Amino acid sequence: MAEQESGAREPAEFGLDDAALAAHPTVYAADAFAGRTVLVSGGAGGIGRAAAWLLGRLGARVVLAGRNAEKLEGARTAMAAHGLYVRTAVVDIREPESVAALFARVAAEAGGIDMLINSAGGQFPQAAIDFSAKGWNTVINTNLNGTWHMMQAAARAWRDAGRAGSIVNIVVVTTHGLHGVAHTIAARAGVIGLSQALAVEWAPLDIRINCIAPGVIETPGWRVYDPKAVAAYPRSNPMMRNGSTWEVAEACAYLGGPAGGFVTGEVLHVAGGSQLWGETWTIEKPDYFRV
Ligand SMILES: CCCCC/C=C/C(=O)SCCNC(=O)CCNC(=O)[C@H](O)C(C)(C)COP(=O)(O)OP(=O)(O)OC[C@H]1O[C@@H](n2cnc3c(N)ncnc32)[C@H](O)[C@@H]1OP(=O)(O)O
Ligand SMILES: NC(=O)C1=CN([C@@H]2O[C@H](COP(=O)(O)OP(=O)(O)OC[C@H]3O[C@@H](n4cnc5c(N)ncnc54)[C@H](OP(=O)(O)O)[C@@H]3O)[C@@H](O)[C@H]2O)C=CC1
Repeated sequence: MAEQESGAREPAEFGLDDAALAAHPTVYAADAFAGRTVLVSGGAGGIGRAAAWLLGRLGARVVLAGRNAEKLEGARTAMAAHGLYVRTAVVDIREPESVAALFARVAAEAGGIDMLINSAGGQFPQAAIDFSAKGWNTVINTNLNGTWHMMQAAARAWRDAGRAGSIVNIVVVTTHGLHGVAHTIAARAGVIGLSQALAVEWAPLDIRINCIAPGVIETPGWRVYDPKAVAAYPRSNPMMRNGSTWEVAEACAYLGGPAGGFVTGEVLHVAGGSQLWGETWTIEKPDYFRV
């Protein structure tokens, strides 16, 4: 990987590219997702894209959703070139009408879905005391409301079709050591609570709901963080390294697929132990905390 003069990596190079995702070894059987259809929001981003590649390679029909049609088409083309079944759909998860249109289209064109991975999301680093009302609302709306719209639309489709389903929500570590993104921690704590409530409420519908809390995972999403903050990420967990999108993708396959059939209402940290030890500063660390 090329380095900038400062030692920080070029943002465009964060994470595994399509060639790596096409070839990465997997622990799963080649047909582990045969006959299943999976919708991945944020499917052209870092984690969503890796999950889409993995599940596609394991035999799933994959639908990638996001706001940017060009990014989606780039991901689709790369996966289709490897013989994977991939469709794309533009959606803004913050808009219930947009989400409803997405699910109507997926029902018509792909015959509905079996699994939903909510990987669309994000935030900007800022001291909470400086949050504007609009900035706060944007992050809450994207990560809490948007995820809810997707979950409710999926559940309604499964209920109406009498079909079982499984949801994996990608959140963040909410309980320890992540600083400068209080808005997203609030939103994701909401998603975790929501997921636990719905794991019970929607169990009679045969719907399982779990969350994955990634730690520092190299993706293009890191472009919004200061290179100095990014350079410190490997020291933010006891394993002293960044994680890869593939490691989150394999966790998605476990929790959302047949291997996780008796798991619901769970939060799986794929974070190198950062939920227990270490600190991740996305803004400058205040002198107060320097020893
Ligand atoms: C590795 C550990 C670190 C932390 C753990 C999490 C890591 C990750 O999640 S990385 C991968 C996730 N990907 C991203 O975060 C993508 C980048 N983020 C965004 O695209 C935005 O932050 C977004 C999620 C808020 C979505 O933005 P969008 O809908 O496009 O909204 P705008 O950019 O128009 O912004 C709306 C509003 O929000 C405030 N705001 C946005 N950026 C900043 C900023 N850098 N500083 C302060 N405030 C910001 C602001 O109020 C914006 O309105 P305007 O001022 O009118 O533009
Ligand atoms: N990378 C990391 O270190 C960590 C990531 N996470 C979380 O994991 C998830 C995936 O992150 P990652 O892959 O790294 O980030 P990326 O920025 O690479 O991907 C996120 C994707 O979400 C999509 N998205 C954002 N807002 C919307 C919206 N309103 N409607 C539809 N799609 C939207 C974007 O697609 P488009 O631009 O096309 O809209 C983008 O491709 C996020 O929730 C992130 O916060 C959590 C902890 C750590």
